[in-house]
Amino acid sequence: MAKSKFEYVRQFETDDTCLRNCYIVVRLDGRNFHKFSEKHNFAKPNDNRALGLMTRSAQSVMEELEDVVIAYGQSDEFSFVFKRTSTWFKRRASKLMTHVASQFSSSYVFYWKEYFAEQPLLYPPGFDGRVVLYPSNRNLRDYLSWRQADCHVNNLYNTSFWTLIQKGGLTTIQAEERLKGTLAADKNEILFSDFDINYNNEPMLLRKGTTLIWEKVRPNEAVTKMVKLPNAEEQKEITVTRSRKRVCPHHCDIIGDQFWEEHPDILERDDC
Ligand SMILES: Nc1nc2c(ncn2[C@@H]2O[C@H](COP(=O)(O)OP(=O)(O)OP(=O)(O)O)[C@@H](O)[C@H]2O)c(=O)[nH]1
Ligand SMILES: [Mg+2]
Ligand SMILES: [Mg+2]
Repeated sequence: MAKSKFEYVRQFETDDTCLRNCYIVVRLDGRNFHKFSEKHNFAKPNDNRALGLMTRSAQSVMEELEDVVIAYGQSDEFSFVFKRTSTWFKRRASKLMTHVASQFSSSYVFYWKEYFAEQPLLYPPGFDGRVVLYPSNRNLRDYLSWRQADCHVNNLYNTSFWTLIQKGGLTTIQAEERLKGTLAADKNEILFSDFDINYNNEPMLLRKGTTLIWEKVRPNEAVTKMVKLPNAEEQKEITVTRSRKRVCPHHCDIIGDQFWEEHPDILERDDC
């Protein structure tokens, strides 16, 4: 078919292919969730319904989009890591990012009621997205460590801040003043001596965030299949076992080596 005279406009499209061999990370973050959390009466400092919904939406992303090997989330953000050899959507950054963002956003709305039964969704939430490439396993692990360290720092601050208000009767300004210049050890000490709270006993979900990975379902599922054997006229029924995988949440440390040693299949070799 002859090309139309308008065809040339394609040349304005820019190439956004992600560099080969790199892990492709898509990070989403809730748009203006400070306001969204207020309007929807999120519990302070952490709302388990909101965290559950974020995780459910991230699970949906992993189930629908190929090649995401691990995802990590906390607060209003989630990072999705595509395997470094992925050729999904020809590694086009815009395609990968928009698919992740739209699948996540629609899931967030779709599953809202399962988590926020009595609380209506008042307006459509949005999520921004960015793509970052990491060329080595060390860089990728450091990226995930950075996000988990951020989770820890924020959660320790928020836990101390809201404890001072909710249990200590301080105003927000007084609580801010009390925490100004304090180090992690000071905050631990405030929680422990003033409120009898051992921060290390706070739920792992809140201290460590949520890591999603693919895991084999045990026992392997047995399915019956009709097959035609070579050189045979009729079909025969045989039983085959299929190893199914599903996305499983973990709330553990991913900064140290243990997690990676226990799940050696997540990372690909650096010399691929
Ligand atoms: N009460 C409550 N608030 C939450 C919870 N999770 C996230 N938030 C709110 O969401 C905000 C997320 O921070 P940011 O992503 O830095 O800020 P933002 O308001 O979303 O703004 P942009 O991301 O720049 O659009 C926090 O500051 C909280 O106000 C929660 O479990 N409970
Ligand atoms: Mg945000
Ligand atoms: Mg955020």
